[in-house]
Amino acid sequence: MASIAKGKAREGSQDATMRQMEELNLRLLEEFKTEDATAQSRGYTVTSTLDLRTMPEDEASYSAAQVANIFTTQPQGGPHSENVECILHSPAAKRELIEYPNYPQPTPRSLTNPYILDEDSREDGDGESPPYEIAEVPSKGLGMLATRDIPQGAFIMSERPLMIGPQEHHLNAHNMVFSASATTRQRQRATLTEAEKTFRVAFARMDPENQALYMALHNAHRSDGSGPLMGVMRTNAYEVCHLDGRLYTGVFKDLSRINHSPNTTSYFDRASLSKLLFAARDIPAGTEITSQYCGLLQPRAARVQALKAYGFRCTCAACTKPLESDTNRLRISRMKDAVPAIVKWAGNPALPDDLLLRPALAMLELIEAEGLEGSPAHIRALYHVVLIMQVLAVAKAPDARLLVYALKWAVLSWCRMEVDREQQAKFKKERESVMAAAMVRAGLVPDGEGKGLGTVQGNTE
Ligand SMILES: C[S@@+](CC[C@H](N)C(=O)[O-])C[C@H]1O[C@@H](n2cnc3c(N)ncnc32)[C@H](O)[C@@H]1O
Repeated sequence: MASIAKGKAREGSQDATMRQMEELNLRLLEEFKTEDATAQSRGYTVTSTLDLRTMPEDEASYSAAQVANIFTTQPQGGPHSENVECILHSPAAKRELIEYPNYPQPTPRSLTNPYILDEDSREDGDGESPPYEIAEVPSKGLGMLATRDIPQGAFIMSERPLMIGPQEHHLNAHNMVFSASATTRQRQRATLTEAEKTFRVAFARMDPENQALYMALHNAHRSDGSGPLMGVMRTNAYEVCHLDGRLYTGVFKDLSRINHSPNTTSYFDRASLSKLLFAARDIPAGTEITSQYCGLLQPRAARVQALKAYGFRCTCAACTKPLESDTNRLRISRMKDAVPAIVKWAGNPALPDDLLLRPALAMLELIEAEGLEGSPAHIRALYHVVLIMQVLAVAKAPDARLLVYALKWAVLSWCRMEVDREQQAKFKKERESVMAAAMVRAGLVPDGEGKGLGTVQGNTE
């Protein structure tokens, strides 16, 4: 009896929520109609009203009606403050989101990197307070500061977005017809203004506490036609995942306070719908925790262009000494997958022992000197060094540095383990072929396999 009563109460509260949503939608539709009537004074006409249906009950009629967006709060149930308001572009996107294996998992509160050997500094998993605070940072506004020493590879925090939506240029805006005289600038501004309506629908559905957190975020787009909600999205969104072929981005309460210039690495965990942040290098207590807003291997001019959207000029070492840094980063961006060369070299004892090690170490040092620890290039360079040293350990004598590099590689790869599952399987196969070739170099198996392996370039770039 009790469970039937509970079930009825739940249905009753779901009905009430649906009624509330419908009332909200009607109110928004009235507001939009009034605004649409004035669009002509801004150089365009709105030809259809935003569709505000929220649930794909009948998917066939959705595609037939060319529904612009689906609004949904995820995961269903759980504390409101942990809900993510989602703007999805198709029923298939919603299905992909909620049918992900093991979805929805709770947001991880602590994770222990098993490869960090120093017990004292493995306090990433103590479950007490997070190792950071949000505080003022000179000339950057708010930022994230380490409240205790965070070792390389340690988990810092994870967080669900307040809101996610298709990347800006993937947003289905209203159907708009521009007057012939409308300028490109007018068109751009109008498109941004119209896109705000989509955000207003999603925002109206949010928990009031989350609404306040969203509105408190920095907005660097106050005068380009973006409405306040779109402006916050454009200033603070991180890429989160792909759904039904489109890239989605999300805005976060704390992660969106992180300033640019990276000492972290992160990934979005689909099962818990949260982004996980890890230290890419040791971060001493009191220093800033940072992340990258743009591709760091591109030259400074391209980075400056990308950062314009955030309204600041980066003053990091690479941006202030671009000549040297641009050359270094170009070299790093050209680094090849050296595994085939390592296999050939290992299987051919006639080739010098130091043929690949020196250039591989030089590449690793260059990446670290550029401050790109934790990047895919860094992990790959570490991997090359470890493989080469492992071959030498089998064929000649172990190098004392092998353990250091192998641990560093394991510590940093672990931070990406969940996203790089396929990569892990590939690594396993590659290690097996490198070790088989190392046996040839060590003279433990006949040399035949070393022949015909082709020439090996004396570098790993
Ligand atoms: C995502 S928000 C980061 C948090 C922001 N500082 C705040 O107060 O909420 C992006 C904004 O932070 C500032 N910012 C981020 N990185 C910066 C940096 N390296 N130097 C100066 N300002 C930066 C810029 O104003 C930028 O538009």
